[in-house]
Amino acid sequence: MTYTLILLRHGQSAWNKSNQFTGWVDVPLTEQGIEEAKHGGDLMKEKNVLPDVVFTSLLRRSISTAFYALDHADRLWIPVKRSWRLNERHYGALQGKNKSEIRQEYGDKQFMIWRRSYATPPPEIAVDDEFSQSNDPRYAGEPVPRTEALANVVTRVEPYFENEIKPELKAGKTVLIAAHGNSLRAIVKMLDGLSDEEIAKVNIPTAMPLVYKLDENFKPIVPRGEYLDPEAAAAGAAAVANQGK
Ligand SMILES: O=C(O)[C@@H](CO)OP(=O)(O)O
Repeated sequence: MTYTLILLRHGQSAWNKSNQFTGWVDVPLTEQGIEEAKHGGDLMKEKNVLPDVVFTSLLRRSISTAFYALDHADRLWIPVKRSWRLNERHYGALQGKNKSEIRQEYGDKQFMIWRRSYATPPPEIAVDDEFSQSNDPRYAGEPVPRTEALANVVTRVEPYFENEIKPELKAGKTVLIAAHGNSLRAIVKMLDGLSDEEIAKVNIPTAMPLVYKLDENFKPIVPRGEYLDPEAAAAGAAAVANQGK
């Protein structure tokens, strides 16, 4: 039995464009981001990799990306499940800050530790900060982080993957996860068994479908999966890696 999982990062968001740390701040897609999402759906249709069920975070950039991609793949009708567990990594006190300015102020090393180290989170955001989610009703009854490292994202994504996503795969469904750069990096780390150092080098481009064929033990048949448009994905990943430079 082979399972098919498609990972899709949202299209360009307003704060990707303005180069701001985003995390749990609920910014919309740009016009370009909408076009990217539609193109992702076109690719799924063209390559005949069609999802039967879609998972999104609770953030509009992932929800809208799923909408536009599925519309173009002619799969808008499939069941949808959403969870905060697929949200972007909470960027703590960096949320809303300009990436280039933070890099200049704190230096390359600290900037990269905050962006890509596995276990070191940025400083916590104040509860009353304009970019805090502490009082956001969509998370009522859930623990709202004040910052997260990628390790914290793995901890929250893992049980969701086990209990909600795996059963759909086991039922033979092609699963689409429309989520975020860092929540998808958490999933890639889990699936490929990457070390903390290896995952630091992985960047996920916007709105490029990444297809994982998994064996009966949920191990990738092709390590790191396969992008439906590998060339464009490599260029997109390099652009993400260079943000703030
Ligand atoms: O700002 C963010 O939330 C993320 C994704 O856009 O950025 P980075 O790639 O720097 O982790």
